[in-house]
Amino acid sequence: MVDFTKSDEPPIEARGILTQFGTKVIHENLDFRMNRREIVGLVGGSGAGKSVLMNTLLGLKEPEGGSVRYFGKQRDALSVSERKSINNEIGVLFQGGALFSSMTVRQNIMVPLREHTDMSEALMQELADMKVHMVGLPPEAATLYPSDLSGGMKKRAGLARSLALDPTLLFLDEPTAGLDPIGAHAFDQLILGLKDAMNLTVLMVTHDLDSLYAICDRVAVLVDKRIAIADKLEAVQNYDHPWVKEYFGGPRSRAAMSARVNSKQDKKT
Ligand SMILES: Nc1ncnc2c1ncn2[C@@H]1O[C@H](COP(=O)(O)OP(=O)(O)OP(=O)(O)O)[C@@H](O)[C@H]1O
Repeated sequence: MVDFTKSDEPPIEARGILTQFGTKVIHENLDFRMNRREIVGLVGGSGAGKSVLMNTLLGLKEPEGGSVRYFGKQRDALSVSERKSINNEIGVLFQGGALFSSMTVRQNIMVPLREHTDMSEALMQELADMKVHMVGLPPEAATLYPSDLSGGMKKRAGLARSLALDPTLLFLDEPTAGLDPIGAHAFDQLILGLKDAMNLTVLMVTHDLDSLYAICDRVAVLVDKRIAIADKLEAVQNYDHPWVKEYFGGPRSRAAMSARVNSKQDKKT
């Protein structure tokens, strides 16, 4: 196995991406780069192409132009074994958790272990149960089926599966969608804790302003077919673009910002 994690290059980078479906251009000349151990929130209007970009970065969608690099190496140039190593470095949580309904939580978490390692059954079970614990689920959740879980527990179980192979890169597609504010806050804090504990680099597609304010190191804005800005929240908020102004100038944004100010003040007292 190739150990990409020792490279000093950015874990993931997109250069000059062109994406189109028929004549419809989704991304044009799109550049984007992630730095190590940061959480980046990817925002943009509905249909702007966030999910398609995530799939492109994951290698699930070939762009019509441009290139994706992992740890400095262009994807097209990766050997079969390098591609396998890269795949093991990437964990993904799709919307809804995408769990197999006929399997228990433990069995779901064991799927990537079974597919990508030759561990014994006992070791896979032990590791799966560790992941259950890491994502804050009670031990008994391991034997439950997805239909027995609440929305928040499903997300945690999906997260546990995406962390099964101890990835360095984690992609989250609207992780807090459908959770109530308390559940969403707890999930945000879980991501933050796991990022520190596992040295993760996290890309999070989100519409959740609270998450942007609470845990993102940078915010990338996908508008006009490209990443117009990817910077600290304060810089992004001041970026001169009508969509950005509307998004960050609206009442929901002001509420999220004031919640952050209050929480900072609470921590000081
Ligand atoms: N397989 C496909 N074939 C044709 N068009 C597609 C395909 N997949 C996505 N698109 C189009 O690409 C555009 C971007 O879609 P995408 O799902 O990435 O948007 P998004 O920014 O994630 O939106 P939302 O926030 O609403 O989820 C949309 O216009 C969508 O219809």
